[in-house]
Amino acid sequence: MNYGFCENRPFDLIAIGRACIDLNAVEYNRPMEETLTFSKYVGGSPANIVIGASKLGLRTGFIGKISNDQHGRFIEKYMRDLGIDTSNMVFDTAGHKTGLTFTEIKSPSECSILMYRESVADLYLSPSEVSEAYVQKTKVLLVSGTALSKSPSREAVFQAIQFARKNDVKIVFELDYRPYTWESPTETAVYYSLVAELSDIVIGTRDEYDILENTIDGQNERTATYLFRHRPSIAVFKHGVDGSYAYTKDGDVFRVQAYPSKVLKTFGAGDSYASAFLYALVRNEDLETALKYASASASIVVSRHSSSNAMPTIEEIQHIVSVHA
Ligand SMILES: Nc1ncnc2c1ncn2[C@@H]1O[C@H](COP(=O)(O)OP(=O)(O)OP(=O)(O)O)[C@@H](O)[C@H]1O
Ligand SMILES: O=C(O)C[C@@H](O)[C@H](O)C(=O)CO
Repeated sequence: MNYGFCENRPFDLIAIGRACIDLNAVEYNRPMEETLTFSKYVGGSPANIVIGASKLGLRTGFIGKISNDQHGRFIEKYMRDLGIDTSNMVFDTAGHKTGLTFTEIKSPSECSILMYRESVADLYLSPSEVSEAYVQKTKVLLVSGTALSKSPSREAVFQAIQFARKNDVKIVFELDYRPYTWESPTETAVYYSLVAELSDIVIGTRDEYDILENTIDGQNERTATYLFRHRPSIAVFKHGVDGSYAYTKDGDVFRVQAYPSKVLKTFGAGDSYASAFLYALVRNEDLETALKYASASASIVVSRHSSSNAMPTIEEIQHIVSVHA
């Protein structure tokens, strides 16, 4: 399958957005009020996605702003040690801090997150810190929706999108909706629809597409019809444990079920899904295979403690796909 990625680029995937810290409850199956111990991991949806993609063998890079302190240095080193290019991750010079996400695991199906994102460094990335020379080195630019929630990060993302469009870089928009730091759902819908219309591929949960469309009862079919009037050629709709769908501008629809898993917690599913989906696309696998890789990857991460460290290898993914073929 040929998705039109430019060959001869030094990177397969560069993401723009947040690289943060996850603090995952070590004592789980209880409310966070009763949790005393948390394990530290690199987190932030776009960081998790490049970590997953890098583990699968893609050549990756990251554009973002991190705090100039122990947390920022921990994040940068962790990502660099995995082979992710961190040359365009800038350290904040104004004292802004790293975003923190505490996770609560009450039961395998009752999980939630609590984000501390007041004045976080990632939202202070400015357009002048996005380099055209860097963006043009990749096949795919992954844009995280949360990076649109505040200026100047919002303008930095639009700058990256403009550079991507100018240099034939495919834009993948991961809706990644987190209510924290957005002013209102109407504001989110304005920016989500603007960016979706400029992207080549859009990935989100049904709920996130409802945010994009500012509706409460959206239908995949109708959303896909709207998107295909604009730039996107593929729209992916995730429905949690009920599986996922990919619609194409050519009129095809693919559905893949979630793979059975010994679930520990549900967060991290979406990020591992996106990393394996993009891996398959960059390797020119067909869309059905991409959905299978994505679902298999998510089924592995929901059985493990973290979102980033837990990302699987390609052998682990292919094993699950072949066992359920
Ligand atoms: N309980 C589960 N068991 C196995 N696979 C799952 C489970 N939950 C989700 N998945 C897989 O992960 C994919 C993405 O999950 P989901 O639709 O919940 O996305 P998300 O909301 O972006 O995830 P996250 O909770 O990480 O934000 C699903 O399409 C499915 O393949
Ligand atoms: O995206 C975030 O900022 C938090 C994630 O790192 C966290 O692991 C999660 O919620 C994944 O879905």
